[in-house]
Amino acid sequence: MPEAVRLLVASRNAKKLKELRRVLEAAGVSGIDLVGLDEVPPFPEAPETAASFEGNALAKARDGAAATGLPCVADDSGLEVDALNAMPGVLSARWSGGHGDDAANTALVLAQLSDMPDERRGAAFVSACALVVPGGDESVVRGTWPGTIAREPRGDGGFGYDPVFVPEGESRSAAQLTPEEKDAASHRGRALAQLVPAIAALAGS
Ligand SMILES: O=P(O)(O)OP(=O)(O)OP(=O)(O)OC[C@H]1O[C@@H](n2cnc3c(O)ncnc32)[C@H](O)[C@@H]1O
Ligand SMILES: [Mg+2]
Repeated sequence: MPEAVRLLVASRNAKKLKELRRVLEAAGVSGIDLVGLDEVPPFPEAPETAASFEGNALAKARDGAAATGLPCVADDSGLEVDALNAMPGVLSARWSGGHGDDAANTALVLAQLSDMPDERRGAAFVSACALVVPGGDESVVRGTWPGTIAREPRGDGGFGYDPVFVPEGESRSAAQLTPEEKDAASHRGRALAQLVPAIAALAGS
């Protein structure tokens, strides 16, 4: 049997990484061995300063591929709130100041929307996923997940803004869905699905 192709999945967010791995594993691509950042030597990572999710996802995947020589997948994602002119957007991870404080970020968005009536609480999660092959192709795709912002957090699944995001057609928050339900509908699941053929091609499968 030919040796499996190693694919670096570059995220520092443990819960996001788990979702990326789960979706890629569920896609059933054979001959691909998923590798995390903790399994490769540390390398400098550029700050996420692009104006778009696509720009940041490409930067992360390029850094990972250049440093390791492995094909690399990265996700840059966030929440776009209609009443906030599509913010927090690319600033989602650090909306309240510090990086990755999910509870503070969520509380700030809720406070900013405190006077908003139901019809003005529209939002969408967006994920850009990039695949970079060293010395080869680069691709970047986008998935979106429309919904509304609830008035208070519910559920303890998922991560980030999931407790206050109610997907279109749902009464539960994203944090109340099973992992399989979230993957089937989410921005990340929809983005990664578009990369599966290119990933399968890496393994020649
Ligand atoms: O850049 P990496 O290392 O992958 O990890 P990160 O957490 O910094 O990730 P991003 O820069 O892409 O920021 C995305 C933020 O958007 C939010 N977010 C993205 N996807 C989400 C999801 O599925 N559910 C809830 N919140 C999400 C959450 O606050 C994330 O921290
Ligand atoms: Mg980040």
